[in-house]
Amino acid sequence: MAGIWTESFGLMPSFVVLSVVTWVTWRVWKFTLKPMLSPEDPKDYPYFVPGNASAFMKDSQGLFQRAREYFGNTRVPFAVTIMGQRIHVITDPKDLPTLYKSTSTLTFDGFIKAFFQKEGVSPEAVHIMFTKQAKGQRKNITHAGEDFFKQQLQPGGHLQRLFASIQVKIDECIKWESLSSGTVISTMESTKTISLLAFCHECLVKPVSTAVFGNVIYEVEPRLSEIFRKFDDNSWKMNYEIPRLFAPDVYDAKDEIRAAMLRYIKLPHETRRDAAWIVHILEDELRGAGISEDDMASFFFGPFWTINGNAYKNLFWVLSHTFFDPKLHAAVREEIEPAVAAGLEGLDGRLEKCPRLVAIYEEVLRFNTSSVTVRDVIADTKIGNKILRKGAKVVAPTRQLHFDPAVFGRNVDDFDPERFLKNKELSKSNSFRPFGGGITHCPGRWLAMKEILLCVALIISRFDVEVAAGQNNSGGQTFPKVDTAMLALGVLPPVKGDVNLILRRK
Ligand code: HEM
Repeated sequence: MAGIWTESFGLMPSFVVLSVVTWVTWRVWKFTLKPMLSPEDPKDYPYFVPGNASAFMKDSQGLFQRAREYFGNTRVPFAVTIMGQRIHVITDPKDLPTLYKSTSTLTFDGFIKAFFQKEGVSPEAVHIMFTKQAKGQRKNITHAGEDFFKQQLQPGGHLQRLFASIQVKIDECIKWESLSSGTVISTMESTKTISLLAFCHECLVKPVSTAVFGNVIYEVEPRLSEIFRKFDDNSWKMNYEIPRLFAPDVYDAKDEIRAAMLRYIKLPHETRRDAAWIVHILEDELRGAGISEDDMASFFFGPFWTINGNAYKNLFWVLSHTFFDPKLHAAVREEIEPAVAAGLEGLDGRLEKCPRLVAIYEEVLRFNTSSVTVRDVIADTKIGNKILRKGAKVVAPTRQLHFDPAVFGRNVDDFDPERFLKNKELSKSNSFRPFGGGITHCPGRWLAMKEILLCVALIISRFDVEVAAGQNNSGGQTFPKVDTAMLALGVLPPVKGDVNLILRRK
């Protein structure tokens, strides 16, 4: 026994030396010699085994920023390895047009397939959706589905009809009598103290979901908003593929929404007549291709999440920034007064011409979103003077663009409600990409703006609002911090926090 110990410890120093030599050789080869031999390959951000996983999990944006700065902030494409996967990172706005246009070599299909599977769509149904041609189209059902979303949500298509329905529902929600027990924390004689996050959720999720899926969706599941909130608060766990055992909240909520979708899809068609055009056309295509109702329910979970996941958080930030700044609040109230006085009909068109309000909305999109365009490289693709190699992934994390002082000014780390007001060109800049771009450019961007501006105008014009007292040193509430740690696909939530407001009926 003693002999084994002595022999083992005797071997230890040579084992350690061998490991160190191997590691140093690997590092010198990977991060010094190889880049010199293949200068067209994006350089790798140095990492220790197993490769940036914990840095990415803790703060994905911080990792991209450190890597960008490591390469001298030249914004030349570089690569980070995360959990064994080499990922090319694009941070130069000049490279975005090539990224968006190279559709034959950079594809989004892998991401969608993985997303469908996460939703619970069976592999057979995924196969059909990628191989069967949509009726009267030259595209498969998945790609035709993306076109249907554009037709539904773009101006000139079916957008105005959908928005008209959403507008009536939002109008009903933003009334003194409609404030629900989920939103109201306490009631006094003439005031109500509310949770702003819950209120924003209430103003948008049910109105938009019923306008898209029809009123019956809340009859099959009256708790749909509540379940969705539970899902959305924890959805990062699903994005990071944390197993169900450690994240039952998100998977249980997803299953409940899926079950509601199944009950919905099984209802006779007549009960769902008030659903939007997109739901009918998608259902028609899926049924026509022989997709089962189970798979259809899983599939419809996706659009339900996309139409609801971002807008209420954007509304939360617009209102928080406005109400924490009394001068800004007064200026917005004054600006929107003539538009509101003209009545609900045509209000959205008038609000879109309120420059201060629009500038706040845009600054929230800059400051509070973390969109990432993701593609798989299926053939070598030249971007700038680098070649992205087949088999890798490429991402364009827009927060790396939104905080560029060369474009947005030296105060990029501050929320400046007048930034987009002072410089009208910023919203057209390639460095401002809250909705991504290319084939996946968010088709809901027009609707998002309409519904958010409408909610802001109705809330400000119908209630006197003040921020409730809080517990910071001066007895006020501390402004909520944006949660930048997790990789998100849109608007970031506040770090475990909320804003309490006191509403008074006007
Ligand atoms: C402020 C609110 C919103 C933000 C910041 C936002 C952002 C985004 C982003 C970043 C993407 C992915 C882009 C990419 O991969 O390049 C996306 C996709 C999408 N968004 Fe939005 N979105 C918002 C609101 C909406 C709304 C209200 C709807 C619909 C009613 C919507 C519908 C969609 C759809 C259907 C897609 C998928 C497009 C595709 O993969 O082809 N979005 N959105």
